[in-house]
Amino acid sequence: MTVTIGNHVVGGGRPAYVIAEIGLNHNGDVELAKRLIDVAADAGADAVKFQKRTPEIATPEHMRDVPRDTPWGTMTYFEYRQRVEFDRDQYIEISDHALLRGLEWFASPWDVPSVEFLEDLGAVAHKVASASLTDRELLEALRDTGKPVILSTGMSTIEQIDAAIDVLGTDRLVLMHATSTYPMEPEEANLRMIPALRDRYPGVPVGYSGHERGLQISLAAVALGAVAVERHITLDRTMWGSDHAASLEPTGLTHLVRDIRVIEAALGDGVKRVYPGELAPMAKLRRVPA
Ligand SMILES: C=C(OP(=O)(O)O)C(=O)O
Repeated sequence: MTVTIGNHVVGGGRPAYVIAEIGLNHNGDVELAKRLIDVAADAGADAVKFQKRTPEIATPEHMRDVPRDTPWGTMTYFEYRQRVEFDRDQYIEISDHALLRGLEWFASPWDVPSVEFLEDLGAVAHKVASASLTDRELLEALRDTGKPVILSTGMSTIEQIDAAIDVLGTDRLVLMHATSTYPMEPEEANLRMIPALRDRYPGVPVGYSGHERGLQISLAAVALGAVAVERHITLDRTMWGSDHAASLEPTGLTHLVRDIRVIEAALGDGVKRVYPGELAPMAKLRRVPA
């Protein structure tokens, strides 16, 4: 089964859909967001992704008043959450820039008003962050949009994934294997979950959302058939903010896309053939002709 996101068909043996997750790595700065969109476009990614919250709803109660040192001074966690959200005009500016650079854009809404906000802006799809997989109200709102939904499965049991899929249905669904540690260690990657999810939910395209350092694990995910790869991106891993350290810098993203395409070319079709380039070595090396 395939899922169409904007101009891309995901699954069905198509090239892996590469999502550059800007998330909150724009640190609330539209110009920084636009530079990250440029990085994604220059690297050959297919889409950029953001995170959209209504801080009044999405900030857990016990976290609200926790003080946080930020580049803008010490503030509460709630104030920080407000500081890094883009408003409608800012979203129009960044989504226009993404479209101008030939990229699809969407976001993970973390609450129901954020779904409405993104729908109003014409997002081509929606993502469910692993943390939201058990939020039935959010899942129902996303299902009701009729848009493709990309569901991340980190920090979740298989029963919780079953329950989320019961709500979302399997039409227009892309599942993402994920482990929600930052940065993720190789021992926690459990990439064999990619074929395991494919077996459990026949016909549902399965991709990979990664938070590891480096490229190897994402590339192995593609070799195991991941139909989409999502990685956080940043201009500089040492920047202030919780996700920068587990993100790819511009060169890393460029190499990721380059290497994914090499692996896809190398995977072939599983039909045994003798390549024309093998004929000369055969003539030279094979002692017993057929
Ligand atoms: C946190 C997110 O996703 P994941 O669980 O795939 O890391 C997100 O999309 O906002």
